[in-house]
Amino acid sequence: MQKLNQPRKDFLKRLFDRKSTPEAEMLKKTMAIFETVKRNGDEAVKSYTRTFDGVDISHLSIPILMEDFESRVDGSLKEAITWAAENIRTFHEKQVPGKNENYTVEVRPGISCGLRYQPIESAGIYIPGGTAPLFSSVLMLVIPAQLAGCKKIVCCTPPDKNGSVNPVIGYTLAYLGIDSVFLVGGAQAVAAMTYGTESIPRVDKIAGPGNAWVTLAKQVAFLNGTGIDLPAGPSEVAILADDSADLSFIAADCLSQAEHGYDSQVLVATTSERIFNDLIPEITLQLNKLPRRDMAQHSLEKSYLIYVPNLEDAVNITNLYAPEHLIIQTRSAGLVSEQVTNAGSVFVGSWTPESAGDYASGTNHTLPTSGNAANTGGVTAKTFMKTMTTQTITQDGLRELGPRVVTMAEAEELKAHGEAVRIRLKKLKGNIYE
Ligand SMILES: NC(=O)c1ccc[n+]([C@@H]2O[C@H](COP(=O)([O-])OP(=O)(O)OC[C@H]3O[C@@H](n4cnc5c(N)ncnc54)[C@H](O)[C@@H]3O)[C@@H](O)[C@H]2O)c1
Ligand SMILES: N[C@H](CO)Cc1c[nH]c[nH+]1
Ligand SMILES: [Zn+2]
Repeated sequence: MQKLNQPRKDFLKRLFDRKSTPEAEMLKKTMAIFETVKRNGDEAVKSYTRTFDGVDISHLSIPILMEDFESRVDGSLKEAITWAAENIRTFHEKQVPGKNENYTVEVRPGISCGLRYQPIESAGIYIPGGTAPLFSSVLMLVIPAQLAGCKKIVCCTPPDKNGSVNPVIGYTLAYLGIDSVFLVGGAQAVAAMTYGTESIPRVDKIAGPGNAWVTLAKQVAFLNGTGIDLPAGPSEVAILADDSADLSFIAADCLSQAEHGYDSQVLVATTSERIFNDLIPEITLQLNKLPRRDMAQHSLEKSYLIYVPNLEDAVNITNLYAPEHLIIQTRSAGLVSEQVTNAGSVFVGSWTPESAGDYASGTNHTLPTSGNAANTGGVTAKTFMKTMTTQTITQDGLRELGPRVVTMAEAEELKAHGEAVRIRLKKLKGNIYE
């Protein structure tokens, strides 16, 4: 972890600039994967799966039947999944726009404008599974897509070492009533859902978290005409701590995200000299007990521990960083949280670990990374919906609106736009153009 004592704001601005363009080489490889999947369909997908996941897949799709998974998942885990699913449903249900959020307003007599929400017809869901089988992502994506009313939900996840679906991912899919899954991960999964292959359907929008490959691939999918949720890449956590914070809690929270992969990132902004001096030894102590310590260690090497003398500066730092997750371990954490402007999800107070939101509190864990919390939030039920506007104009309405549109169209030097109005005005009695 890099220690910074009262760093200058312009220095931090440069340090935190994580939205840089992707590495040219990675982009080139991702585009090549897209081209090959577009050309060779299933064969390309299977071949990339052999290369990147080290397994041979004969059938890309496998049926999801509860009887195949039920006995393979522990009772306590099933109970936890049900409990978490209920919380996630309760929280996300509120996001589904009610009929009253569809509206029509008569903006002028005879000119009515409306807006209504519609579900995305087909949603593609990516469930990460390269280094850990994230069955919690099934809950975080399928529940909002179902609540939104998507007719078709296509799920992709990398195969496990036996060329099958991880049993807990299978169970969670079955629990939510999903009847099949495609065993494909990485950029090839995203490409397959973008173009469609013999087995894998093309979808309208792709959602779900993933590593840097998946995240870049979703951006390439967008260039190819498929909707995406948001850049939800390698995990990050920022922690705001004053001298009331518990050192061991902070260390554990740092490690909980650092263990996700080699490219996770952690930032701690503190007003406490004790934490500034003692956090790294505490992290080292806890790190050594973790099975994924290599990954966590690697991520921590690219992480920051920053000391500033007052909380206002600490909040400014995390707002500048715009983390995926922000944990506030200070006195009056609720009040401090009101000063936060940029964060995917905020965890308020010492008893609110970030892991709670990863699994079970109810909020979504698919959240913006790489500074994108400055421009978007995470997945909600609305991610799987779109708005559509309508307008209805009466003859009287057109008499009022028409001449103004003609004036504006001519000022933009777009004569045909004006003509489409003028031709109607000519037919209306008492019209100034008659
Ligand atoms: N931001 C969020 O909302 C959020 C939520 C959950 C997880 N995550 C992140 O998801 C990620 C999960 O990563 P993962 O790797 O375990 O699983 P993953 O499913 O995201 O990626 C695995 C796939 O990546 C591809 N891949 C790996 N190395 C490659 C290479 N060199 N070239 C081309 N393709 C390659 C393979 O096809 C593999 O199937 C982590 O980084 C985690 O932090 C983010
Ligand atoms: N922390 C991840 C989001 O960055 C979500 C997750 C799933 N499982 C464990 N954690
Ligand atoms: Zn996590």
